[in-house]
Amino acid sequence: MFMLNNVVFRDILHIDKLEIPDRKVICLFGESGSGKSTLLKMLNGLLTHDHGEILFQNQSILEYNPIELRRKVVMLGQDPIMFEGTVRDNLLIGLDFSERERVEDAKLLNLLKELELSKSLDDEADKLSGGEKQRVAFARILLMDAVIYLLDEPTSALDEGTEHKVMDFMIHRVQQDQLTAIFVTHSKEVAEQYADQIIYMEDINKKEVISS
Ligand SMILES: Nc1ncnc2c1ncn2[C@@H]1O[C@H](COP(=O)(O)OP(=O)(O)OP(=O)(O)O)[C@@H](O)[C@H]1O
Repeated sequence: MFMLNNVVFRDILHIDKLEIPDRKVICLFGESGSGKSTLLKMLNGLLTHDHGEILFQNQSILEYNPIELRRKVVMLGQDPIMFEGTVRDNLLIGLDFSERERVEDAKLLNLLKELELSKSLDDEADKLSGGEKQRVAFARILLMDAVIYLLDEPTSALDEGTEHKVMDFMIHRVQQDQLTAIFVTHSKEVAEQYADQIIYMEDINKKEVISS
């Protein structure tokens, strides 16, 4: 799915070789500042590597139209972004931006229920708690029907019980629809419980080679 060869980004990342398989749940694990978010951002073209190559489905990601790439590879960032308006507006905004058909309230409510969020679609999004915003942002990208989900600490604001329910739902969705998820967590337990494969940043990032 993704193949990285000799990829360098500033003095932050230097990855000699990395293959990320498709249709799997992959966890990126490593200490704070080890480059996990930076790597995710490079996989959907939010950041561009300085050297080397990143192939997505056997084609350099530099050759993709960025909008097309981000339709296939969606990212949930660490800080959930809420736009002015209701929960419904915030769920549908991705579909609106990409000029796709809106979905019915029933589907939105079902998705919120799966994510353990009992809020009205008419509630103001900016009044939600941090954990509620995180789940609305999560639901927003799940509606995008992408093939790869890049999830940067998707459950960091959730209590343990809710975290497990949200992760269970995500895993079920990935397996059912044969998707790929690459997620970052600081919890070893969550990484080991949910990932098919754990990529340890200390194993792949040789940044000291270029910064020394
Ligand atoms: N665009 C950028 N330009 C320069 N430095 C950056 C940029 N983005 C991140 N950094 C730096 O790169 C390093 C890696 O940051 P990154 O956010 O990728 O780490 P992380 O592993 O995701 O950390 P955390 O677990 O704390 O979220 C940090 O030292 C950060 O300050």
